[in-house]
Amino acid sequence: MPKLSNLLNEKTNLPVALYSSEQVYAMEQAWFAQGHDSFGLMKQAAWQMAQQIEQLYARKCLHTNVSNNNQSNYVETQERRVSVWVGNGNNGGDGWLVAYYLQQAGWRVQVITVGFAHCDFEINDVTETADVSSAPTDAIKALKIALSADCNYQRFEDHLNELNNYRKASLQADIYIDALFGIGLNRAPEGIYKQAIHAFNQSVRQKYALAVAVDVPSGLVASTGEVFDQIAILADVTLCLIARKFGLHTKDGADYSGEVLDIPLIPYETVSYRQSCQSQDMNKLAPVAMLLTAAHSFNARRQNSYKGSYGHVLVIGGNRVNGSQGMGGAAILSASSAMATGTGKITVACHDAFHGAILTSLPDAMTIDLHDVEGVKHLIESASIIAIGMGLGRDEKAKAIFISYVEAAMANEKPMVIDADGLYHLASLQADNHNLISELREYSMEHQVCLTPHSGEAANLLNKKISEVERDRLAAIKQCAETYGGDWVLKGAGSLVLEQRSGWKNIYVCGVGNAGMATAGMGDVLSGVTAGLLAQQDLEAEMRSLHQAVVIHGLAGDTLVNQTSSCDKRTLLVGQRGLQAQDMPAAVRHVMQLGIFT
Ligand SMILES: NC(=O)C1=CN([C@@H]2O[C@H](COP(=O)(O)OP(=O)(O)OC[C@H]3O[C@@H](n4cnc5c(N)ncnc54)[C@H](OP(=O)(O)O)[C@@H]3O)[C@@H](O)[C@H]2O)[C@@H](O)CC1
Ligand SMILES: Nc1ncnc2c1ncn2[C@@H]1O[C@H](COP(=O)(O)OP(=O)(O)O)[C@@H](O)[C@H]1O
Repeated sequence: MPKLSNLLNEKTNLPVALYSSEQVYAMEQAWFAQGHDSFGLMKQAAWQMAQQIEQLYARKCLHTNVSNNNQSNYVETQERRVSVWVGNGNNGGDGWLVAYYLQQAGWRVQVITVGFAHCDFEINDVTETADVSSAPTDAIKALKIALSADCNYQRFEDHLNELNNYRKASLQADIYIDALFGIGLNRAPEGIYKQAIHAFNQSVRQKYALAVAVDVPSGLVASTGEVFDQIAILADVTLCLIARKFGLHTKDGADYSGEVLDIPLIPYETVSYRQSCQSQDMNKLAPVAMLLTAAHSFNARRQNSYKGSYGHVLVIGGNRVNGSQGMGGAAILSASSAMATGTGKITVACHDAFHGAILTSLPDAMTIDLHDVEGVKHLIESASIIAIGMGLGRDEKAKAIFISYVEAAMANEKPMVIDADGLYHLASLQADNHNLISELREYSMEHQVCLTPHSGEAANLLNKKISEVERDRLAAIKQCAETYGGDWVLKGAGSLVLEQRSGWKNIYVCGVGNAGMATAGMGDVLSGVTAGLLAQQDLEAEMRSLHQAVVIHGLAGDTLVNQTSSCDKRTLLVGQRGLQAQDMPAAVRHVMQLGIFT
């Protein structure tokens, strides 16, 4: 089934507020405390989702017709079939009501239940219940409404031993709706649930159908983006209820959620709603992060300027340690990416074995021997910023020069970007209880220090396992910032950015970038983009921020990958497979010129 991204056009350039599951529960509770009815909210949610599903179906058909070059009015003439998979929480309740509304609208509906006993389907009158303690839950009310309207249902369990029977009994649907688990998922789906998720995904694939998740794809943890054991619904579209969940956009989120469409329901962002809530409730409702899909536009340069107006980046890395591989490429990638952002001057302090290579690939750059300590320190005095660590090496000699250059940068009040082997040395200095760690933390309160680990480097810095960092990336980046001070990127799918010194006070999630960027050297490119932007004093604060650098880097990667859809067959294409870090500086330069910004 082709992705609908081109058709839905739901992306705006504004940052989107992201929330945890706990916050969404708190929003609901505050809403109910104001006298609003919880079942009313569920009905509204289901009604709006049914409307969205009608539109998704129409677009799916339009897409099918366009791609088949067929002018028929497919939407009007075909029977519309939907298979709704429900669990027994409120997410399942939403599913029952969506099934009901779609049936009312003329769809052929089949509900597949998971985790229900036969007796759960006995219908009593749900509308009048005097005894509040035995009142049916919203999910049961929803089930009973659907059954009263004769919605067809099958228990998934009844077909487990006889898959052929299941295939015969199950509807060949155009749309599969996942309402197994929403934000209430609190452990890995096992047994029957694991099998149901697998069967759902298989049915969608076999029938080229559209998979629509209610609120969150089942199996994805809405607050963290974690999927236990890779068992989750692979949705084409997620209809996100009430507020956008953080976990839809980081880690596994993007792979499982597909397009995310909002169904807001509660006016939690309005002043009147906030004023009517208890203040302690509202404090809890500040977004955990903001999703960024666009960069800030750059101001024009002054005509009366020269190279010195745009900063001097000193890249320190690219070492050759005895007995190990050379890493000159890291320094070249970082320097050429800094240059591509428009910085005025670059010097690369690297092992002298790589000076020839640097002059060949980047003749604009100046070079100095990495091990010429006095010479490099002298350059630190005049540079606008240092970017240190890319291919620096991990031996004791590299550690000693790292300490010496970071101390020199602090003595000269220079901003810094610390990446790769620089982060390795920081972790080791933290373990040694070295003074540099506390000095750097204090320094970072008044000066810009950007640290850019991926999960492996963050795990090393926090003395944790990578899996622990990955389980809760938000907690990990906060802990890095608390331990070491400074501004942080936790790289990966949906990179996180935390800028504690700035007035922005936000954690950002980068909503651009792609898996083609999972290749060696991409982090070096990011360090260069960051240093290059920071060096340009003519730019306003947000334009030369760490979050801006991360977005420019992601947009550059997307620009290369998106060539595939728009170019004709004679153009040399770059897609996700084979995308190289060395392709990036040209793409960074391209992105710097575009008018696609907020
Ligand atoms: N309240 C409202 O008005 C509105 C709510 N809305 C909807 O409610 C959804 C949240 O509903 P929810 O809180 O009932 O949680 P939900 O995701 O259905 O699952 C909880 C159930 O699953 C179970 N369970 C968990 N993990 C499991 C596992 N791995 N394997 C097996 N079982 C597992 C868990 O079991 P337990 O932990 O109790 O043993 C419990 O029974 C939300 O996403 C939105 O769709 C909207 O309609 C807007 C209005
Ligand atoms: N799947 C992905 N989606 C988005 N961005 C990615 C993805 N994989 C990698 N990247 C980005 O590419 C860069 C890779 O950096 P890193 O792992 O440090 O590479 P290296 O150390 O080889 O230079 C990071 O900025 C990261 O966020």
